[in-house]
Amino acid sequence: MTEVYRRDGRLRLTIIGGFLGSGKSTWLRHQLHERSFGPVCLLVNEAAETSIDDLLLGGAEQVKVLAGGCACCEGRNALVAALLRICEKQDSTDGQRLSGVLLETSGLADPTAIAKTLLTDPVLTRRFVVDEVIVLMDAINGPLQLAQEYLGRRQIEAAERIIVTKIHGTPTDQVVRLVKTLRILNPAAEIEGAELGVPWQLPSDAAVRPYELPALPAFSEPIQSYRLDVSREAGWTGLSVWLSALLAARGDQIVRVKGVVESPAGRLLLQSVHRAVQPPEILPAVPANSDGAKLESNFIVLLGRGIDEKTLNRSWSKLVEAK
Ligand SMILES: Nc1nc2c(ncn2[C@@H]2O[C@H](COP(=O)(O)OP(=O)(O)OP(=O)(O)O)[C@@H](O)[C@H]2O)c(=O)[nH]1
Repeated sequence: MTEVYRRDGRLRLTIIGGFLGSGKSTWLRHQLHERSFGPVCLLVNEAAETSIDDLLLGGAEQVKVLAGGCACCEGRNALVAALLRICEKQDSTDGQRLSGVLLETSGLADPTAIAKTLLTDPVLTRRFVVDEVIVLMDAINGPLQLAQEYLGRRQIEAAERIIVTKIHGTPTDQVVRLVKTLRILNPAAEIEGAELGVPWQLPSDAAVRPYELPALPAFSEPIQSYRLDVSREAGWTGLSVWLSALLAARGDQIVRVKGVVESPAGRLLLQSVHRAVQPPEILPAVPANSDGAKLESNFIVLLGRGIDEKTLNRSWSKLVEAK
């Protein structure tokens, strides 16, 4: 059994990666609830300026947000600074002793680049050890991501442990093909299944073949984030109808939507992955363990390619005017 604290005093850094919407926060939430990682500080990195994941992730000793840039590229310095602050706090007498740090990367991050940051920083290498790189892949969207997204493949190649999510309800042969393809991309990684964070048996079938993946260019148009402030006038129903129509028309371009909207029932978390809109979830009134996060509401963040911000705003304004 792994000891909670390393004998050399270094903190374990666990990197949790995976494409946009693959299920990182959902899986982590369950692990934190089960206290699978011991006393940890959780760093949540989001590519968008507005962070939402931290609102859901109580259960760690501390939750810190690195928003507005991937920790593997433009957010690298913020990551280094955050890790150094954790060390300072550990050295101070009032700092609670941690066994490690969990870094939930943005869905657009390359875990290898993050690990490299740590391994090339002389101070960080003395204080941290990269314990494990865990990458999540969603059984529904994974096959398309591997076929189309170079980054999706890079993430899988970086993993020591791959967790396939959203298995329940996905056709069995799709899951088997995906797992076989993952084994080809990364023969050394352990591959497990999970459904909403809970371990889930992966199906197998010797007769099913892996996907044939086309060659991909290393660079493609970057996925960008857009924030839309959604006024209350449209109401919850107006917003969900508008969003469903938007995703029906542009679900190929819009990879991920997350938002927080006020409703008579409380603050609702709204999210979608491609065209699949999830049932809304009522958010806790105050996010647990958060570092004084602002409780923003009535906005959505869209991540995708080729989204015209003006058209988006115009379309939303039309809905509000029609009210
Ligand atoms: N059915 C099912 N849905 C899941 C599972 N894991 C996550 N989801 C849903 O998929 C959506 C995205 O999950 P998240 O955990 O937010 O994904 P993420 O990787 O943290 O997303 P980003 O941080 O935006 O990249 C949510 O609506 C989840 O409820 C799963 O195992 N099964």
